[in-house]
Amino acid sequence: MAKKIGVTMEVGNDGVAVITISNPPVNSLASPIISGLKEKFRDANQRIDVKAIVLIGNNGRFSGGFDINVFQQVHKTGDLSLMPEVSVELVCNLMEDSRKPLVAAVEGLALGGGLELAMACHARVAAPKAQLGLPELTLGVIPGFGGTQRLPRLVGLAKATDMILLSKSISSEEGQKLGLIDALVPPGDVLSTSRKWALDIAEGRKPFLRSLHRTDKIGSLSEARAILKTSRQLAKKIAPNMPQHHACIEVIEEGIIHGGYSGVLKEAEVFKQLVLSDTAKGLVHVFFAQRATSKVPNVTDVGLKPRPIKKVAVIGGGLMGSGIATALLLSNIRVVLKEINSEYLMKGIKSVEANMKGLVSRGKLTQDKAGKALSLFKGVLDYTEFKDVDMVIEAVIENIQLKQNIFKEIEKVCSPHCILASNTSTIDLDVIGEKTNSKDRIVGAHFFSPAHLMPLLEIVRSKNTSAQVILDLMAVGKAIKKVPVVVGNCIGFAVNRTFFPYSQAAHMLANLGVDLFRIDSVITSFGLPLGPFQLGDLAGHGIGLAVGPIYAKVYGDRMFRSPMTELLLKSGRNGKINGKGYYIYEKGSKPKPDPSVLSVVEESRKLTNIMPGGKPISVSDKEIVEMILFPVVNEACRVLDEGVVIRASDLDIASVLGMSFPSYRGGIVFWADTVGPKYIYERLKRLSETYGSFFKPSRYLEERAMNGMLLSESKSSRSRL
Ligand SMILES: CCC[C@H](O)CC(=O)SCCNC(=O)CCNC(=O)[C@H](O)C(C)(C)COP(=O)([O-])OP(=O)([O-])OC[C@H]1O[C@@H](n2cnc3c(N)ncnc32)[C@H](O)[C@@H]1OP(=O)([O-])[O-]
Repeated sequence: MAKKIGVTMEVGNDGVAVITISNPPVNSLASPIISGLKEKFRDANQRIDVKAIVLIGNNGRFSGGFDINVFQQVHKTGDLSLMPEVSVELVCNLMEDSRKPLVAAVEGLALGGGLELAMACHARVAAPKAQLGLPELTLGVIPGFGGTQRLPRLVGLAKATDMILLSKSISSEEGQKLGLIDALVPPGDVLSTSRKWALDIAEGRKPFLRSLHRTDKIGSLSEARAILKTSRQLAKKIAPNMPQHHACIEVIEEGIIHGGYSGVLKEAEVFKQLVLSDTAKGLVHVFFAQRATSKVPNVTDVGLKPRPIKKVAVIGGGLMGSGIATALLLSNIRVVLKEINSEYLMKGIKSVEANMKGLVSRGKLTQDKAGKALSLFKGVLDYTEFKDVDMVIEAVIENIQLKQNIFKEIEKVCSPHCILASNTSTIDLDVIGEKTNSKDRIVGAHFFSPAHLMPLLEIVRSKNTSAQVILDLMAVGKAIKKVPVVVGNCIGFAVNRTFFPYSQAAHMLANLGVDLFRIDSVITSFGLPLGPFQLGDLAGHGIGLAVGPIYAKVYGDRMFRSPMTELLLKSGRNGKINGKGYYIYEKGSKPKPDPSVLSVVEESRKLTNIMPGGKPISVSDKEIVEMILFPVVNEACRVLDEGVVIRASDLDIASVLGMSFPSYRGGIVFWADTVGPKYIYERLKRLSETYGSFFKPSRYLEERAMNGMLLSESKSSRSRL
């Protein structure tokens, strides 16, 4: 059925014109909606039978804001004229300065431009639990329909800057306390109360308040300056590489000093500059890329429905198993945790409890909810409870034989519909399921540590996994608030495989004589939260040593073999786990670079003997970034070439959510396309001539560079999906 898009107006016998926005699913403010709103407001202002106006969104949602597709069109074309003139013509002139009172009837959500329209009304009536916020900064822009000016005037400067800079939405209940919402009424009464409120204003029983003209919540200039100073410090901390936070504070300040209207004009000017920034391009790409992951050909488009998953068994209560159990429990899924003996079981149970406690102490969970979640939890030592579970997630150590035996056993004890998932990060799923007759039910559920906090879930399908099983796991992933990305079966799957050259490149650089702490600092300045050596410390060097040979078996032609990890372990440094790695870890203080580790590095340099003429190489920061991240791009090319991901943007999301690649750079492939495949190819080619096959450009990269194509452009690949 075609979507009904448009704006309607109905004038009741009471003289109230109800203007309704319809653009499913979120009533985004697309061009036809904006022009429809202009037309209806003009009409309502002119008609003598209209005394007052109510603005509402169809189907229980006020509006999700300006149509983000338009940003994407602007990015593709560079044509700013695609952005309609809204902020002055519609919002100030036709709405806020209208002589007829205007009330917003808010249900469901009012986000971005949606909330901005509501704030231009003369009052707001809302249903409970409506979501209100200005999330524009997450898209690399600032609010552009006057939100930077009206929100501070309605909720106060400190709260407004907090909401805008952190893109934090609030509920209508909180909105009422703050003065953003004038009345909170049951959903069925929102429209009738809004009509009445609008008439009350028209007839002088309620005040006619224009948000932009208000000053009562702004405070004195010196108070405002103090708040903005704190905001600038916050912006520096949370968004050091992004322009929109600082720009937004400037725009707010303009309104404080020169008045709201001046602020609105500056807002429009700054918006236009930001919308074309690389940051906005990257973040808008990430917005759509994330949503695209839920579209999986032959899975989500063939009329299947996800089956309910109410009870899950997790095998193994270590770091991963307890994290996975925590994530499931928090979404009200019953969990049975199985271990091999009571000592390990108690450890697993304690870890789950500690995870809950951690969330409570950080204010992310109430004690009551933690208690409820734990009431759904049971530890077991045998398979009795497995007969009625809907899914098993195996999370034991990476040992092929052990996993094969477990899958053989669970196939016998679980019902024939039960999903059999493995949290392996490296082992081939086909090998894991080799000894079973249930290959269609076997799937990879690769969580990232800590599993109850990290947002990515890689769903690995083998050539036998059924579409129904993939769909079920996608639904579980969403239910436990993860972003599921469906990938194909290969060593390391999409994320770990793409990023295995990350630490190897760092080791090569260190062996070439570059200071390892400088490498970490350059990479964190680029935007990754942890440099390669910090990441190694966090994961534990024992793990690095264990998975190395698995990768070497299949990707050995392009690996740099560094003795550094082994030497590090020999010197008693396993990373954060034992308080000592490249850095020193002490409770309550930040990790400190450990100068004594340099003797380990020296020993490694002697053994590899790769410094040209025995002297350290000299490299710029830019060269460090390229030598570390271009090999990652190169491996991403192979992942794309082999069809391990459905689309390039899936790898972008996986890199952002699994490796914390900076979202404002759009993900690994998007970033590489921004840098240019030809440039990357040429740099890698030159590096491979100097330093060997580790840097050798892949066939896919070479083809794209030669043909002037982007890495993300689709091709008919040999898909594994
Ligand atoms: C000059 C301009 C000034 C102005 O200040 C700028 C803005 O307002 S910037 C905007 C500020 N606003 C925001 O940043 C809000 C962004 N949106 C959200 O945060 C969530 O989508 C929302 C909470 C609304 C619903 O969550 P949920 O229920 O989990 O649902 P879902 O997330 O799966 O989305 C369902 C479908 O709706 C689509 N779509 C959604 N919003 C928009 C949009 N604005 N536009 C276009 N499309 C949008 C989305 O792509 C998806 O499409 P598909 O084809 O089905 O994949």
